[in-house]
Amino acid sequence: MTNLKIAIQKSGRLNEDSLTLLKECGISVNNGRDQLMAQASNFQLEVLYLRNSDIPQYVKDGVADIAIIGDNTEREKKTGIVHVLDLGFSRCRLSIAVPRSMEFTDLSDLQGKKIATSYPNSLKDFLTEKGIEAEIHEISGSVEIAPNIGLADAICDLVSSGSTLFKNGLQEVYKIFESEAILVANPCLEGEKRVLLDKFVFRIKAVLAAKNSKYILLNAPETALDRICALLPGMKSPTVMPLKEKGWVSVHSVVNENKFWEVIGSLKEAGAEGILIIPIEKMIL
Ligand SMILES: Nc1ncnc2c1ncn2[C@@H]1O[C@H](COP(=O)(O)OP(=O)(O)OP(=O)(O)O)[C@@H](O)[C@H]1O
Ligand SMILES: O=P(O)(O)OC[C@H]1O[C@H](OP(=O)(O)OP(=O)(O)O)[C@H](O)[C@@H]1O
Ligand SMILES: [Mg+2]
Repeated sequence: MTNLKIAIQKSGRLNEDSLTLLKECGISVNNGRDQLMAQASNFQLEVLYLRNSDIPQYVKDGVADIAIIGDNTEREKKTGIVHVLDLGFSRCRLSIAVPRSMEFTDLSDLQGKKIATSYPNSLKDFLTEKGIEAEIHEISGSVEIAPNIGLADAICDLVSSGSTLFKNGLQEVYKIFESEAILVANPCLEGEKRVLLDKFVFRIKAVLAAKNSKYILLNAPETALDRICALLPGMKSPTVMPLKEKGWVSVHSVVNENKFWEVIGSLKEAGAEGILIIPIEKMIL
């Protein structure tokens, strides 16, 4: 039996959300803590638990067929594997930060400075693009401590809440790029593996679409129906059902999570009552 081999981070920031995504796709994997490999019981998928930074090369070499990694990792490694899908979690950015005590006006202040980072290639590309000559000091972790111990004048590292920068007396001065978890694949997948990848991607898309949407139910007087339907585009058009009380209907539709509060206000103004918002588990478009 052909198996699609997926690499996910063994432990760290991507591990839990990656396993949750498999679960939401209806794929059961036994995640024994010290297991480095696991077979899904209900999908032709084998999971390899690896170090995040090693994963792009494994996918390139075909040791794994696909993987979940941070976009920043592939941008740094530049292995040329295929970016299949954005997954919407582990959102962060690669930024330049300097001590709060340093007066920073623009990027030219980095000229001739020493910058510590775990992302030397991304930083080098950025500095070249901006025409800045600075010394890159590569370290593999705890980058934010570098200016405090006299190792560097500035840093280039991942930021999400900004609390690590804050705790280390640093200020973010420039965002180089944004990143999130992505699904990547070996560029040469074919035959049954290709079919399995398509099946897997179909499921992920259904999970992601559902996350961005809510099912909405409301009651409204028939006279307000046109106004309300105009506010609720739905997947095709809203479902309208009569209530027992004459002159009233129940309207069902799907709303985008981001538009949600904005639409709710307009619906109430239009005469909607008893509005219910329900999570959607899967959504096939
Ligand atoms: N603060 C953060 N917020 C959101 N996502 C993050 C954050 N820090 C890292 N990430 C994302 O999670 C990925 C894995 O980060 P993590 O720190 O767990 O692993 P690592 O130390 O880079 O890797 P390894 O598994 O090789 O030890 C990063 O490449 C990035 O995409
Ligand atoms: O802006 P924040 O929310 O504070 O997140 C940023 C921190 O998160 C990452 O490190 P992580 O916690 O993954 O530790 P690591 O250095 O051991 O990988 C990153 O390297 C920063 O240090
Ligand atoms: Mg980290």
